[in-house]
Amino acid sequence: MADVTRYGYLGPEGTFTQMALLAWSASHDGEHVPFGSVDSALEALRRSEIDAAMVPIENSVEGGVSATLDALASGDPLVVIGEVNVPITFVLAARAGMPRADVRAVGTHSHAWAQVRGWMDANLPGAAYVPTLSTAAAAAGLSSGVEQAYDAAVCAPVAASNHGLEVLASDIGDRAGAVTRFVLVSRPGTLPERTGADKTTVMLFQRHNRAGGLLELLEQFAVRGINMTRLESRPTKGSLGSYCFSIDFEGHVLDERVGEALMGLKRVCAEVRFLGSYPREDGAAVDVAPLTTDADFAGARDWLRSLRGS
Ligand SMILES: O=C(O)C(=O)Cc1ccccc1
Repeated sequence: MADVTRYGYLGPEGTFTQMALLAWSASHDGEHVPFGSVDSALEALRRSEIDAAMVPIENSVEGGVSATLDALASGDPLVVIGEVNVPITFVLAARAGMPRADVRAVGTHSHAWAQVRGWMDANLPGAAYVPTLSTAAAAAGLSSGVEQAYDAAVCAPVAASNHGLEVLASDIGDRAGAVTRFVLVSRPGTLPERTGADKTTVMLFQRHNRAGGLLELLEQFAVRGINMTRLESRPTKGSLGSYCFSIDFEGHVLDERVGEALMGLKRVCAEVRFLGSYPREDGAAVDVAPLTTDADFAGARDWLRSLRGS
Protein backbone atom coordinates (compact mmCIF):
# COMPACT_ATOMS: atom_id res chain seq x y z
CA MET A 1 0.00 0.00 0.00
CA ALA A 2 1.36 3.47 -0.89
CA ASP A 3 2.27 5.67 2.08
CA VAL A 4 -0.43 8.16 3.00
CA THR A 5 0.71 11.79 3.28
CA ARG A 6 0.10 13.03 6.82
CA TYR A 7 -0.88 16.70 6.96
CA GLY A 8 -0.81 18.48 10.31
CA TYR A 9 -2.83 21.66 10.86
CA LEU A 10 -3.71 24.17 13.57
CA GLY A 11 -6.83 22.51 14.94
CA PRO A 12 -9.18 21.40 16.31
CA GLU A 13 -11.73 20.82 13.53
CA GLY A 14 -13.45 24.01 12.42
CA THR A 15 -10.43 26.35 12.35
CA PHE A 16 -9.73 28.57 9.38
CA THR A 17 -6.49 26.61 9.01
CA GLN A 18 -8.50 23.42 8.51
CA MET A 19 -10.44 25.22 5.74
CA ALA A 20 -7.10 26.00 4.06
CA LEU A 21 -6.08 22.34 4.33
CA LEU A 22 -9.45 21.18 2.97
CA ALA A 23 -8.97 23.51 0.00
CA TRP A 24 -5.48 22.07 -0.56
CA SER A 25 -6.69 18.48 -0.22
CA ALA A 26 -9.25 18.98 -3.01
CA SER A 27 -6.26 18.14 -5.22
CA HIS A 28 -3.94 16.29 -2.77
CA ASP A 29 -4.99 13.17 -0.84
CA GLY A 30 -3.85 12.49 2.69
CA GLU A 31 -4.65 12.11 6.36
CA HIS A 32 -5.34 15.26 8.43
CA VAL A 33 -3.91 15.54 11.94
CA PRO A 34 -4.98 18.43 14.22
CA PHE A 35 -2.47 20.14 16.56
CA GLY A 36 -3.12 22.56 19.41
CA SER A 37 -0.67 25.20 18.18
CA VAL A 38 1.46 26.22 15.22
CA ASP A 39 4.58 25.39 17.25
CA SER A 40 3.46 21.86 18.08
CA ALA A 41 2.55 21.16 14.41
CA LEU A 42 5.93 22.42 13.18
CA GLU A 43 7.79 20.48 15.89
CA ALA A 44 5.97 17.28 14.88
CA LEU A 45 7.03 18.01 11.30
CA ARG A 46 10.66 18.44 12.38
CA ARG A 47 10.44 15.09 14.21
CA SER A 48 9.04 13.47 11.00
CA GLU A 49 5.76 12.50 12.71
CA ILE A 50 3.90 14.23 9.87
CA ASP A 51 4.89 15.02 6.26
CA ALA A 52 3.65 18.62 6.02
CA ALA A 53 1.83 21.22 8.12
CA MET A 54 -0.71 23.90 7.14
CA VAL A 55 -0.20 27.09 9.18
CA PRO A 56 -1.41 30.72 8.92
CA ILE A 57 1.33 33.16 7.85
CA GLU A 58 -0.32 36.56 7.21
CA ASN A 59 -3.67 38.22 6.90
CA SER A 60 -4.87 41.24 5.04
CA VAL A 61 -5.93 43.08 8.22
CA GLU A 62 -3.36 42.22 10.91
CA GLY A 63 -0.25 41.41 8.86
CA GLY A 64 2.16 38.61 9.75
CA VAL A 65 1.40 35.74 12.14
CA SER A 66 4.36 36.05 14.52
CA ALA A 67 4.07 32.49 15.90
CA THR A 68 4.59 31.11 12.39
CA LEU A 69 7.30 33.57 11.29
CA ASP A 70 9.27 32.92 14.48
CA ALA A 71 8.92 29.13 14.32
CA LEU A 72 10.25 29.18 10.74
CA ALA A 73 13.12 31.54 11.63
CA SER A 74 14.82 29.17 14.09
CA GLY A 75 15.20 25.45 14.73
CA ASP A 76 15.81 22.80 12.06
CA PRO A 77 15.10 24.25 8.61
CA LEU A 78 11.66 23.86 7.06
CA VAL A 79 10.40 24.97 3.63
CA VAL A 80 7.12 26.25 2.25
CA ILE A 81 5.80 24.09 -0.62
CA GLY A 82 2.43 25.74 -1.27
CA GLU A 83 0.04 28.53 -0.28
CA VAL A 84 -3.72 28.86 0.15
CA ASN A 85 -5.70 32.10 0.61
CA VAL A 86 -8.92 31.80 2.62
CA PRO A 87 -11.63 34.50 2.88
CA ILE A 88 -12.44 34.96 6.55
CA THR A 89 -15.85 35.62 8.11
CA PHE A 90 -16.43 35.60 11.86
CA VAL A 91 -19.49 34.94 14.01
CA LEU A 92 -20.09 35.56 17.70
CA ALA A 93 -21.44 32.32 19.19
CA ALA A 94 -22.56 31.17 22.64
CA ARG A 95 -24.40 28.35 24.39
CA ALA A 96 -28.12 28.30 23.59
CA GLY A 97 -30.10 30.80 25.65
CA MET A 98 -27.27 33.26 26.35
CA PRO A 99 -28.55 36.79 25.58
CA ARG A 100 -26.01 38.89 23.67
CA ALA A 101 -26.29 41.69 26.20
CA ASP A 102 -25.09 39.30 28.96
CA VAL A 103 -21.80 38.43 27.27
CA ARG A 104 -18.99 39.59 29.59
CA ALA A 105 -15.95 37.83 28.12
CA VAL A 106 -15.15 36.53 24.63
CA GLY A 107 -12.72 33.73 23.82
CA THR A 108 -10.89 33.58 20.50
CA HIS A 109 -7.53 33.45 18.70
CA SER A 110 -5.49 36.69 18.86
CA HIS A 111 -5.73 37.20 15.09
CA ALA A 112 -9.50 36.89 15.18
CA TRP A 113 -9.78 39.35 18.07
CA ALA A 114 -7.64 41.87 16.18
CA GLN A 115 -10.10 41.67 13.29
CA VAL A 116 -13.33 42.14 15.29
CA ARG A 117 -12.18 44.76 17.84
CA GLY A 118 -14.17 47.55 16.18
CA TRP A 119 -17.38 45.50 16.21
CA MET A 120 -16.78 44.56 19.87
CA ASP A 121 -16.23 48.20 20.89
CA ALA A 122 -19.42 49.23 19.14
CA ASN A 123 -21.64 46.31 20.20
CA LEU A 124 -20.23 44.78 23.38
CA PRO A 125 -18.15 47.57 24.94
CA GLY A 126 -16.36 46.35 28.03
CA ALA A 127 -16.39 42.67 27.02
CA ALA A 128 -13.05 41.14 28.07
CA TYR A 129 -10.89 39.24 25.61
CA VAL A 130 -9.75 35.73 26.61
CA PRO A 131 -7.05 34.35 24.28
CA THR A 132 -7.46 30.77 23.07
CA LEU A 133 -5.17 28.65 20.87
CA SER A 134 -7.58 28.86 17.93
CA THR A 135 -11.07 30.10 17.11
CA ALA A 136 -12.42 26.53 17.03
CA ALA A 137 -10.80 25.78 20.41
CA ALA A 138 -12.83 28.69 21.84
CA ALA A 139 -16.05 27.20 20.39
CA ALA A 140 -15.14 23.69 21.62
CA GLY A 141 -14.52 25.06 25.12
CA LEU A 142 -18.09 26.40 25.34
CA SER A 143 -19.63 23.05 24.43
CA SER A 144 -17.26 20.96 26.59
CA GLY A 145 -19.34 21.27 29.74
CA VAL A 146 -16.26 22.58 31.55
CA GLU A 147 -16.52 26.08 33.06
CA GLN A 148 -14.69 28.61 30.83
CA ALA A 149 -13.30 32.09 31.50
CA TYR A 150 -15.47 33.36 28.60
CA ASP A 151 -19.14 33.05 27.72
CA ALA A 152 -19.00 33.58 23.94
CA ALA A 153 -16.58 32.69 21.16
CA VAL A 154 -15.52 34.44 17.94
CA CYS A 155 -15.11 31.68 15.38
CA ALA A 156 -16.00 30.47 11.89
CA PRO A 157 -19.71 29.70 11.27
CA VAL A 158 -18.78 26.01 10.84
CA ALA A 159 -17.15 25.87 14.31
CA ALA A 160 -20.33 27.31 15.86
CA SER A 161 -22.52 24.70 14.17
CA ASN A 162 -20.07 21.82 14.89
CA HIS A 163 -20.48 22.57 18.59
CA GLY A 164 -24.21 23.27 18.62
CA LEU A 165 -23.68 26.92 19.54
CA GLU A 166 -26.14 29.70 18.85
CA VAL A 167 -24.96 32.48 16.55
CA LEU A 168 -25.50 35.84 18.33
CA ALA A 169 -24.12 37.93 15.44
CA SER A 170 -22.78 37.13 11.96
CA ASP A 171 -20.16 38.73 9.80
CA ILE A 172 -18.63 40.71 12.63
CA GLY A 173 -15.22 41.32 11.00
CA ASP A 174 -14.24 45.00 10.85
CA ARG A 175 -13.11 44.70 7.24
CA ALA A 176 -15.21 43.16 4.51
CA GLY A 177 -13.17 40.90 2.23
CA ALA A 178 -10.53 39.95 4.83
CA VAL A 179 -8.27 37.16 3.60
CA THR A 180 -5.75 35.03 5.48
CA ARG A 181 -2.86 33.42 3.67
CA PHE A 182 -1.83 29.95 4.84
CA VAL A 183 1.30 28.06 3.86
CA LEU A 184 1.95 24.35 3.60
CA VAL A 185 5.33 23.67 5.20
CA SER A 186 7.50 20.59 4.70
CA ARG A 187 11.04 19.40 5.40
CA PRO A 188 13.81 20.46 2.97
CA GLY A 189 14.32 18.09 0.07
CA THR A 190 10.98 18.82 -1.56
CA LEU A 191 11.39 21.58 -4.16
CA PRO A 192 8.16 22.26 -6.06
CA GLU A 193 8.59 22.57 -9.84
CA ARG A 194 9.14 25.98 -11.39
CA THR A 195 5.86 27.15 -12.96
CA GLY A 196 6.63 30.75 -14.00
CA ALA A 197 4.08 31.90 -11.39
CA ASP A 198 6.11 31.23 -8.23
CA LYS A 199 7.03 32.88 -4.97
CA THR A 200 10.09 32.42 -2.77
CA THR A 201 10.28 33.02 0.98
CA VAL A 202 13.48 33.89 2.87
CA MET A 203 14.48 35.03 6.35
CA LEU A 204 17.47 37.40 6.33
CA PHE A 205 19.74 38.10 9.30
CA GLN A 206 21.75 41.31 8.96
CA ARG A 207 25.52 41.23 9.42
CA HIS A 208 25.72 44.79 10.82
CA ASN A 209 23.12 47.22 12.03
CA ARG A 210 24.39 50.34 10.24
CA ALA A 211 23.24 53.14 7.96
CA GLY A 212 22.04 51.67 4.68
CA GLY A 213 22.08 48.11 6.05
CA LEU A 214 18.49 47.35 5.05
CA LEU A 215 18.99 49.11 1.72
CA GLU A 216 21.94 46.79 1.05
CA LEU A 217 19.60 43.79 1.41
CA LEU A 218 16.80 45.28 -0.65
CA GLU A 219 19.01 46.33 -3.53
CA GLN A 220 19.86 42.67 -4.13
CA PHE A 221 16.25 42.32 -5.29
CA ALA A 222 15.92 45.70 -7.00
CA VAL A 223 18.93 45.41 -9.31
CA ARG A 224 17.69 42.02 -10.53
CA GLY A 225 14.14 43.21 -11.21
CA ILE A 226 12.62 41.10 -8.41
CA ASN A 227 9.33 42.25 -6.91
CA MET A 228 8.76 41.66 -3.18
CA THR A 229 5.24 40.71 -2.04
CA ARG A 230 5.78 40.80 1.76
CA LEU A 231 8.43 42.32 4.01
CA GLU A 232 8.34 42.08 7.78
CA SER A 233 10.87 42.66 10.50
CA ARG A 234 10.96 40.36 13.53
CA PRO A 235 13.15 40.71 16.60
CA THR A 236 16.01 38.17 16.59
CA LYS A 237 15.31 37.85 20.36
CA GLY A 238 19.07 38.19 20.98
CA SER A 239 18.97 41.82 22.16
CA LEU A 240 16.71 44.86 21.95
CA GLY A 241 16.97 46.52 18.52
CA SER A 242 18.26 43.43 16.70
CA TYR A 243 16.00 42.40 13.82
CA CYS A 244 15.73 39.85 11.04
CA PHE A 245 13.60 40.28 7.91
CA SER A 246 11.01 37.88 6.61
CA ILE A 247 10.52 38.41 2.86
CA ASP A 248 8.38 36.88 0.09
CA PHE A 249 9.26 37.75 -3.47
CA GLU A 250 8.24 36.74 -6.97
CA GLY A 251 10.21 34.00 -8.68
CA HIS A 252 11.66 30.52 -8.09
CA VAL A 253 15.11 29.53 -6.84
CA LEU A 254 15.68 27.95 -10.28
CA ASP A 255 15.21 31.36 -11.98
CA GLU A 256 18.63 32.86 -12.81
CA ARG A 257 17.77 36.28 -11.38
CA VAL A 258 16.60 34.69 -8.11
CA GLY A 259 19.76 32.58 -7.87
CA GLU A 260 21.91 35.70 -8.38
CA ALA A 261 19.91 37.65 -5.77
CA LEU A 262 20.29 34.79 -3.25
CA MET A 263 24.06 34.74 -3.87
CA GLY A 264 24.19 38.51 -3.33
CA LEU A 265 22.22 38.12 -0.08
CA LYS A 266 24.47 35.28 1.07
CA ARG A 267 27.46 37.61 0.63
CA VAL A 268 26.03 40.55 2.57
CA CYS A 269 23.93 38.81 5.27
CA ALA A 270 25.07 37.03 8.42
CA GLU A 271 22.56 34.26 7.57
CA VAL A 272 20.08 33.58 4.78
CA ARG A 273 17.39 31.06 5.59
CA PHE A 274 15.85 29.75 2.37
CA LEU A 275 12.23 28.97 3.24
CA GLY A 276 11.09 27.57 -0.10
CA SER A 277 9.96 28.31 -3.68
CA TYR A 278 6.37 27.33 -4.50
CA PRO A 279 3.57 28.11 -6.97
CA ARG A 280 1.40 31.15 -6.29
CA GLU A 281 -2.16 30.18 -5.50
CA ASP A 282 -3.57 32.77 -7.91
CA GLY A 283 -1.38 31.48 -10.76
CA ALA A 284 -0.40 35.07 -11.72
CA ALA A 285 2.70 34.76 -13.93
CA VAL A 286 5.75 36.75 -12.82
CA ASP A 287 6.20 39.87 -14.90
CA VAL A 288 9.89 39.49 -15.78
CA ALA A 289 11.55 42.92 -16.13
CA PRO A 290 13.57 43.64 -19.29
CA LEU A 291 17.21 42.42 -19.11
CA THR A 292 16.49 40.01 -16.19
CA THR A 293 15.45 36.87 -18.09
CA ASP A 294 17.33 33.57 -17.70
CA ALA A 295 18.82 34.19 -21.17
CA ASP A 296 20.13 37.63 -20.12
CA PHE A 297 21.92 36.16 -17.10
CA ALA A 298 23.23 33.15 -19.04
CA GLY A 299 24.54 35.46 -21.79
CA ALA A 300 26.42 37.57 -19.27
CA ARG A 301 27.87 34.45 -17.62
CA ASP A 302 29.04 33.05 -20.99
CA TRP A 303 30.69 36.38 -21.77
CA LEU A 304 32.61 36.33 -18.44
CA ARG A 305 33.62 32.72 -19.06
CA SER A 306 35.03 33.73 -22.47
CA LEU A 307 37.05 36.57 -20.89
CA ARG A 308 38.51 34.08 -18.44
CA GLY A 309 39.33 31.70 -21.28
CA SER A 310 37.23 28.89 -19.84
O1 LIG B 1 -7.93 30.02 14.96
C1 LIG B 1 -8.13 29.67 13.78
O2 LIG B 1 -9.22 29.30 13.35
C2 LIG B 1 -7.02 29.74 12.85
O3 LIG B 1 -6.94 28.98 11.91
C3 LIG B 1 -6.05 30.88 13.03
C4 LIG B 1 -6.69 32.10 12.47
C5 LIG B 1 -7.39 32.97 13.27
C6 LIG B 1 -7.99 34.09 12.73
C7 LIG B 1 -7.90 34.34 11.38
C8 LIG B 1 -7.21 33.46 10.58
C9 LIG B 1 -6.59 32.35 11.11
